[in-house]
Amino acid sequence: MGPADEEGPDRPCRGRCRGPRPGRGAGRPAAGGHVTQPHDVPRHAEAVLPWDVARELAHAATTPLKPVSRTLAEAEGAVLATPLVSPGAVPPVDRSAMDGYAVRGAGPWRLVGHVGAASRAPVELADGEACSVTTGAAVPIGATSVVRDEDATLVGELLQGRGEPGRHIRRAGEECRAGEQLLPAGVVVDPPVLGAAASVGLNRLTVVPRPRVAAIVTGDELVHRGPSGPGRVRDAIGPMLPGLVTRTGALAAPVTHLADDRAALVDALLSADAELILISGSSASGPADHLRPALFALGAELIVDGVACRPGHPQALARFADGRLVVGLPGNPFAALAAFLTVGVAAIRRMRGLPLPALTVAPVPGGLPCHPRSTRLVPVRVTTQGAVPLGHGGSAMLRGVAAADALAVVDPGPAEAIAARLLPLDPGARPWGV
Ligand SMILES: Nc1nc2c(c(=O)[nH]1)N[C@H]1C(S)=C(S)[C@@H](COP(=O)(O)OP(=O)(O)OC[C@H]3O[C@@H](n4cnc5c(N)ncnc54)[C@H](O)[C@@H]3O)O[C@H]1N2
Ligand code: MOO
Repeated sequence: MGPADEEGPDRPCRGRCRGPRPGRGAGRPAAGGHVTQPHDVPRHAEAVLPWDVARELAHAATTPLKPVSRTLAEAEGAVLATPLVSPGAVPPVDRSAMDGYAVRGAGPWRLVGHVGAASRAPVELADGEACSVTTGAAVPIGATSVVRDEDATLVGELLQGRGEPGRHIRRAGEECRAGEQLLPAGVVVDPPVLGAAASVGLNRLTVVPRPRVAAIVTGDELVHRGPSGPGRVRDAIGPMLPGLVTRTGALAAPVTHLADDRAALVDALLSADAELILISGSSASGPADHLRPALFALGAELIVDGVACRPGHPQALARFADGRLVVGLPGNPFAALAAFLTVGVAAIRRMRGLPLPALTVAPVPGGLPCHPRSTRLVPVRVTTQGAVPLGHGGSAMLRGVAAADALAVVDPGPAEAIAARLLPLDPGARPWGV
């Protein structure tokens, strides 16, 4: 499907538009990057922001959350606000790397005792002595090597084998010294980071917490069980949002469902206890689209008001005086997903203290037609050949993205793109090394 099919070209304004608003010409943000405006001013096709600018503005629209001290269990998914520094040497003592015998000098040796991984009393070996050890046990003072069980022969108390100096001993401090930095600030606390923090003896971490994200799905026509039919549309956005939010590293509140009702939307916006609020299905300028009037009524500052991308062009980002952000997701389900990945992910990452991720460039076998003025976001599977378009990429469809790994970001242009940046569909994924 070409860019001008289902998605449609930018339509000329049909007498409803006033032309680009002051300071917003040529698709650039006004000074300060935002405009507060009433709802009855329709967005002009040329006044929407370029896709990259919208992402950057969304990232710049907020600040990292205040660092907090968290137990390790509570810290998962947060971001290190300070470097991870080991308070002590790791390992703290020389430890056996094998089950076997710690020995001193050349064999044969006389077996004089046993040290287990949980033994605390210090043991000392004299020349010609051995002590059985388990993996992780503190190596006795004076031991010169560890001989593995399978490399040793024990007859009575006489042990025979080959003691290679230093063999199978993990030296104190070989992983890190006391005071050494293991990781810088800005690293996501994932399971290996938690394990590393525990292994160096930390009980708490200072982290930028996970932002709380509320989700409001609007639409009189929406149903939550069974198929769509005349007058009923199965909600396909509500089921996507919690997983998208969680994968972006934020905390997802249960989805709220609202009818197309301005007062209810205003109430929901006022009462949402979250740093960021997602609202789907009210982003256009039809009679049932209450997002902009509600934001205007609440004095919110509109930072992004339409983006030159397909799908997802009616997306919006606004900020309340208390700093809470609102992301307006278009009602068409793929458009909602595209908007979340554009401005939603950018804002959440900033709240987490993370940069916008750099997007890997991949070849597109066979090429993809460019849209003359808008960035196309096209479902692709990432293969060794590059980004392979999957089709079914219309804004109301999820079939293409459900089978995709990424959206190919096809910059506007007159012809065809033979390469594109990759926007991962999993917002927690690291960029591809294609
Ligand atoms: N006159 C114009 N009409 C529309 C324009 C436009 O520029 N001028 N843009 C179109 C585009 S593009 C999009 S995207 C939508 C955005 O509309 P809204 O965000 O106001 O959403 P709705 O009108 O409520 O819904 C649009 C469409 O999506 C269906 N929908 C809504 N929510 C869900 C959901 N949770 N799950 C599944 N499907 C959903 C809804 O039934 C509509 O079919 O506006 C276009 N119109
Ligand atoms: O194409 Mo709309 O842009 O479905 O968001």
